[in-house]
Amino acid sequence: METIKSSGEILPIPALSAQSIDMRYPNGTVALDNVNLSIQSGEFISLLGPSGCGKSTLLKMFAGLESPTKGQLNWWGQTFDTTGSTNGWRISMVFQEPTLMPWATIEENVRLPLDLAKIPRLRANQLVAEALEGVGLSKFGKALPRELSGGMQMRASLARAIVTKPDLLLLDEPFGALDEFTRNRLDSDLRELWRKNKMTVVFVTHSIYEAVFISSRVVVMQARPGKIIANMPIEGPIERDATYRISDPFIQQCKTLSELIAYAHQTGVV
Ligand SMILES: Nc1ncnc2c1ncn2[C@@H]1O[C@H](COP(=O)(O)OP(=O)(O)OP(=O)(O)O)[C@@H](O)[C@H]1O
Repeated sequence: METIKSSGEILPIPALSAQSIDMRYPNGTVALDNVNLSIQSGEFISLLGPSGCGKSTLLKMFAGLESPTKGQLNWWGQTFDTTGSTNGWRISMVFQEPTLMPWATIEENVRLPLDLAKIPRLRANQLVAEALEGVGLSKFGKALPRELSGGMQMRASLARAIVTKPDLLLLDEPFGALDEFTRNRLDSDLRELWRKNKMTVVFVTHSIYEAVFISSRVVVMQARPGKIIANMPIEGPIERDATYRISDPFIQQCKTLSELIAYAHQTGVV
């Protein structure tokens, strides 16, 4: 999808665009102040910043769960329709907790969004099998959530999010509660899923290392009021493995982001 400017230049319509967004909660907290952000289809964006800078608020707006008090949000150039439904695009969200139904098997958990959408059982089962394979859980479809480790439960939660083949995948610190080794594995696997499925991803994190490893661009935010202070495209190979984590570009970009985060801490009261 594209738009033609008066200059004749052809620009792709962004997957997401936030124009002059303010968010003031009823208690008076200004969570976001004049946020402008444009995300192209196929980008992997991380929102990085200190606690309280409005990352989750912005993510919830991208999911259509919150509305700004001022400004305009568009998904592929459109707004949600008057019934609050999307205009055909699919959005999935993953939270910090896996939020699986404890009484249902992993397969049943992953199939839930398809059952809600009344997808015929045969097709749904194919999609569930594909999603479980994508996250490396093919052998665990019949298990109950409590039989899996925290990392595997998060994989199941990811499978449930990708089973609908979303255009936009939103993740709010999904791996924050996991140990570092598991987190690194999941970062690699999520990046692979993004690369293969050609989704647009917005990922909230507190971790500079995670943001540089996983993203194509990092958006740095500052708190009180929450605003964007930097946009940093990430340099690195499209396929990233452990060698990228010890490469010079990785280390340099972590250093630059550390300086920006130190600045965000100095200027925002957190
Ligand atoms: N429902 C709400 N009502 C009032 N204030 C809220 C609400 N939700 C968030 N806030 C406030 O808005 C600001 C931004 O919160 P938000 O959760 O978006 O930040 P965050 O960057 O995601 O923080 P964290 O990294 O700690 O999760 C904070 O000051 C928070 O206390």
